[in-house]
Amino acid sequence: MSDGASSPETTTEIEEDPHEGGFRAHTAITTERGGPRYGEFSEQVRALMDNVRYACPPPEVADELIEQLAAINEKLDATRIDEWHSPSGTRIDLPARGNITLPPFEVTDVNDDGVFATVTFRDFHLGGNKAAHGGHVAVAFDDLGGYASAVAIQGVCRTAYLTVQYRSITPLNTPLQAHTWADRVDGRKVFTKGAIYDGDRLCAEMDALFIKLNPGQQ
Ligand SMILES: CCCCCCCCCCCCCCCC(=O)SCCNC(=O)CCNC(=O)[C@H](O)C(C)(C)COP(=O)(O)OP(=O)(O)OC[C@H]1O[C@@H](n2cnc3c(N)ncnc32)[C@H](O)[C@@H]1OP(=O)(O)O
Repeated sequence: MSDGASSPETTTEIEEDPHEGGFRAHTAITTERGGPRYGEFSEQVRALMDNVRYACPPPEVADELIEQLAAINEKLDATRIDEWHSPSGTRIDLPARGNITLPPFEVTDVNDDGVFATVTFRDFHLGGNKAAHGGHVAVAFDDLGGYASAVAIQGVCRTAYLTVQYRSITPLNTPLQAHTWADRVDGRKVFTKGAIYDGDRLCAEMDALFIKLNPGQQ
């Protein structure tokens, strides 16, 4: 039963198809988990997050919303499964692979020059004065940099360090061009770079080290 807070103890563990180590197994790339309307479901959640960021509900509306949100959370709580089988993060047909904790991006190309994507920071990602929060910019770089590293070294990686140079304002609700690429590979180490542009204007740059996980490594 839920009180509206997350309750991991109620998460259902699915036994078959065990993962190995800290990241997902190869079976984690899907277009079907969560069903045909999982994208619409995710978009409604994103719209909720955007609205909440700017909402100032009067008390009577807050009363109503609390009741409705509690009912929604109770319903969602009953559908929780373990992280290895959740659709979130696996649905390559959806923005940010269906992971609503990431700024939504669409990968437009993956080739020898790295990963190219369009990323849109939304109202939820507000830092101030219509600009994206720097932490959310780093989140986008972490995932897209991890992707470029994984492609370069043919294996899942963890971030050892990631620095961001914020060169100019990163606007909200604007499709931005992101590019991440492996600059150098040295054993398990992938030195990875990235940039986000608003048209010709450089918004931010990334300099990161990703390390390929050893088999079974957490
Ligand atoms: C078709 C569709 C495909 C779809 C495709 C989907 C792709 C989907 C992509 C998802 C992408 C998600 C990407 C998220 C990635 C995270 O967000 S991961 C979460 C954040 N990171 C962490 O929590 C990491 C915490 N740290 C650790 O676990 C460990 O320190 C590490 C990073 C795994 C390294 O530990 P380790 O494996 O024991 O390695 P260790 O021997 O210490 O170091 C190895 C080498 O790296 C060096 N090194 C280690 N750390 C550092 C450091 N901070 N600075 C400098 N050097 C370092 C060492 O000096 C050593 O160098 P050498 O002696 O070999 O020259």
